[in-house]
Amino acid sequence: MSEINQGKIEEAVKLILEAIGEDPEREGLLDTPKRVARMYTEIFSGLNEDPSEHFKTIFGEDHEELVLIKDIPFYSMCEHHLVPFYGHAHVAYIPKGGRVTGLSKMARAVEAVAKRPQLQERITSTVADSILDTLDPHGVMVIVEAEHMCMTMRGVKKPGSKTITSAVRGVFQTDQAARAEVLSLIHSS
Ligand SMILES: Nc1nc2c(ncn2[C@@H]2O[C@H](COP(=O)(O)OP(=O)(O)OP(=O)(O)O)[C@@H](O)[C@H]2O)c(=O)[nH]1
Ligand SMILES: [Zn+2]
Repeated sequence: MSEINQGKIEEAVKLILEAIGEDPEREGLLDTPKRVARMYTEIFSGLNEDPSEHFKTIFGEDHEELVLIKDIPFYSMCEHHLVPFYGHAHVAYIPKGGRVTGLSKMARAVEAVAKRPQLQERITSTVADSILDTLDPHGVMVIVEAEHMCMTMRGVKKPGSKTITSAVRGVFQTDQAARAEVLSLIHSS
């Protein structure tokens, strides 16, 4: 994975400012290209991160029951318009063979996947598949709820509309009661 080229971002931001008829040399905008370059380096840092790396922390704990980490906040950038979409992710899994990972690792994986130009569906399935591939659990369920600024501040302009996506793997695909348990726990306060 290549590192982020801050110089190129600076040049591009300067060009955009010129293209919209602004003066990139006016005082208020002088440092803007550098600031945006630093900001993009931060908000796209997930491009240089493999979410699966986080699941190397494994505790040999004999718990083959549901683990749910809910309401994990995230901010991402829609890859079509490069404006934010943001919301919460809920990650549930049923460990197998003592492969229980650290709770914070779920949030770290969400963060790594969100900090890229993204689609909500891809965040959802990438998180689910990285857990499935590394921990080989009985099942994984990831639900993401988000508001897309490309649907609120521009375009169709529907503030308050939410998109909900899910990725369901393993036993959750066939066990309706297990799925229902996750959904009711997510919606309980
Ligand atoms: N499936 C999916 N679509 C998304 C996501 N984020 C933004 N979009 C949609 O991507 C689509 C891009 O549509 P286009 O017709 O190519 O672009 P556009 O003319 O700017 O579309 P409008 O937003 O309808 O004005 C829009 O319908 C967005 O709502 C996402 O995470 N998942
Ligand atoms: Zn968009």
